[in-house]
Amino acid sequence: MAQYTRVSGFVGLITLQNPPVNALSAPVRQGIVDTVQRALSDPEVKSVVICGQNGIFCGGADIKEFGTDMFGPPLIPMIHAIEAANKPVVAAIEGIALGGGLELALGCHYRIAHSKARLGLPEVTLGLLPAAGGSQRLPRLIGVPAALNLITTGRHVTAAEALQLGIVDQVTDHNTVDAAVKFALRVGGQSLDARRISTYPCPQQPDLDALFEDVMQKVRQSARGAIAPVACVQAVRAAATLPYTQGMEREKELMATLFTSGQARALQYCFFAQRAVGRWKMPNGARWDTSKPRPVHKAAVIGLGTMGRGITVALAQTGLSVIAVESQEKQLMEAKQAVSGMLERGAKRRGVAPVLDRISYSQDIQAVADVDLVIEAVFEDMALKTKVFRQLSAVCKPGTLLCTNTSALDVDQLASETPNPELVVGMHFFAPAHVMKLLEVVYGSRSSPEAVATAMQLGKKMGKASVAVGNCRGFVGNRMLKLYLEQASFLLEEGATPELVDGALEEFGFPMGVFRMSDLSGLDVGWRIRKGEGLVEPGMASGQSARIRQGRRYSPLGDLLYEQGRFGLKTSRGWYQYDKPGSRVARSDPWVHSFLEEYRARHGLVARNIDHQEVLERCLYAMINEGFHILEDGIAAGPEDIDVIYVFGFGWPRHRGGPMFYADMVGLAKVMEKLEHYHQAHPDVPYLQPSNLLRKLVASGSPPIHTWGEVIKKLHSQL
Ligand SMILES: CCCCCCC/C=C/C(=O)SCCNC(=O)CCNC(=O)[C@H](O)C(C)(C)COP(=O)(O)OP(=O)(O)OC[C@H]1O[C@@H](n2cnc3c(N)ncnc32)[C@H](O)[C@@H]1OP(=O)(O)O
Repeated sequence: MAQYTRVSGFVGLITLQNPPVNALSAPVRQGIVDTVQRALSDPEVKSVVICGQNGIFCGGADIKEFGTDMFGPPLIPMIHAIEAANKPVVAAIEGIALGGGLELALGCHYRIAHSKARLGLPEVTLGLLPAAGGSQRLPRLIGVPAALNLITTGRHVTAAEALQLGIVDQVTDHNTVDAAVKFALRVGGQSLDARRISTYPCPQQPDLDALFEDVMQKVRQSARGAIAPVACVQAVRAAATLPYTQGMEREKELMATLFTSGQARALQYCFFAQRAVGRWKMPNGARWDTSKPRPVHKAAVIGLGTMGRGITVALAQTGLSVIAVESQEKQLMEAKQAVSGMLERGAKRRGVAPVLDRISYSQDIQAVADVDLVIEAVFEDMALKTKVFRQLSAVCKPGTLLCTNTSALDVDQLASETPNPELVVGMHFFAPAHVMKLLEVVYGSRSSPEAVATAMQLGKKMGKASVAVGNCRGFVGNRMLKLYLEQASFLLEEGATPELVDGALEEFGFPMGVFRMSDLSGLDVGWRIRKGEGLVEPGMASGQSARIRQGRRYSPLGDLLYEQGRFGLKTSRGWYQYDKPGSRVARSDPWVHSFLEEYRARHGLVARNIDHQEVLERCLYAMINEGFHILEDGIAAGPEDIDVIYVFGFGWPRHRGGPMFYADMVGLAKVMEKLEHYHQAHPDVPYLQPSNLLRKLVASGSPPIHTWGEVIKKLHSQL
């Protein structure tokens, strides 16, 4: 709703009231329509101020209303009525003015913002465009290039940048509503002819066609198949080339396509999934709202390889004091330099001072005696990690949380090496740890709710999407990834090339296909993991038996490339060739093609034609099926957890919602039928057999994703 009061004698003050972000729900829109009318018809009122309660102007349209039968007054006529008013209307922007919130402000005649406010049109991130006139008013106000930048990226700007761009008229450090009321009193009675943005011509731009062509090309490239950014460019083009009324028609047409699209559904699902994972729960009943995190002021990182360095940077940038420990002197020196470099580059990018003095370095593990939390990031070897955990238990003050950055090892086993297993949790970062936005917080069977709450809170402070998951080999992300990688290798054995597989996955929307990703992370990394699992057999026998390990189909292709010293980018040879070590430009390598042909001949495999659809179905459905096993096992609390992990940690295209959402979109019956088909064709790959949960869901009529929890609960109660 919206509250109306008269202040300072002549100003009608309208306050939006819809916590937590004053979203423009139907009652709020109705409230605005009614109160604006009241202010305009009151002869005592000379001007109007619109603000939001609790220091927040408006978070935009109510996203929860999308996909429902929307009722109440529509936004566009409401904003037009404000712009057409014959009394000045001033927006007092505190906190945020986002999406429809900023569009409402653009309909006002003046905008005054608090210096800490953030403004933006983030609709594109929800698969939409600013369709309450934002795509037509913003370019008219700030020019085409700046509007394109804001609308196609959805980025938020500070009040200072908004002032510089001309979005707001004034910025204040003081009470914004008071400043707006004063301003409103001053402009009461003045002509509004020059204040209605819809009447502005779009600022002239030399070579408009070339500008739009260039922007469209860049947007298409970075969108990776997402349609909203492209529609945003088209809408701004309409603003630049058409009269306002026709531009609004175009905005409406484009929005109509986006509004009901699967991509918009996926992106809005992601928005809520990202927030839902914060409300974590464990199978033993512990949950986010009943578990109190401990304060963490000082942390330590043990082991300064790639991961340890990134974690150190992430912690320091969060404001913590960090003790970084590395026993090897040379490695310590190199790490110190690398960490300082990362901090300096990060600070330069953000325009702040680097926080080098927050970190102290040591070769001696005794240095961590008084920290609140330790993150162990030594080499992925259980014996070594066990030794470190025993040392930490002896050195650290009572109550220190002991976290491991293992990507796959058993958190319970590590916990059992310590006198206080309740203080042990996994904090699985993704490389580079100071950049990647995902953290898997792995609870063991004895981890205390407090320990989990602390790791989750720290993850949030570090700006990570933090997901609490149970303990199993590879947790959620890597457990699913393993099958994806395996299917990709099997496809090579059967006749595909790395280019074909990667092409299909990149066309789907992944930033890079599986083989380019493997070259980037290093073939030696995967080899070491498989070796640890007892899968690698050096040398090369031929025939069927060489491709069976531990009783099921195995592809030794990655091992064979490793044995050739082809580690990927770092050796400039892997699944592709690179001009020099570290170069990112992957070129096809005829050597790999001949190697694959020889390999197939040696194993009596006949290459067949494989198309993009098979690549996607084999790689993605295998992974999705494992996702259903994970839900069945209670390792992830819900499909949102898996989807957030894949979107934030594995490059799953956000506009496709995550693997479990994708399965829901494709249709569970179709996914099951395809899995059955591929399992029949490849009976030596047991994981292609549809999981119990998938079968149960299909048998229950494929209920929508937000109701899977009930089927999972039923399944658990039957066990
Ligand atoms: C044919 C129809 C035509 C319609 C015309 C459409 C034109 C306009 C479109 C829009 O305006 S789309 C919405 C644009 N706005 C946004 O994208 C903002 C989204 N929100 C955020 O970015 C953040 O929530 C925030 C506002 C920056 C606040 O962040 P903070 O970290 O402080 O809190 P959160 O945990 O994110 O949010 C708290 C709580 O509020 C819910 N929420 C936030 N924004 C909205 C919203 N616009 N609508 C509904 N609900 C919203 C959020 O989900 C959280 O609740 P829970 O999920 O935890 O219950």
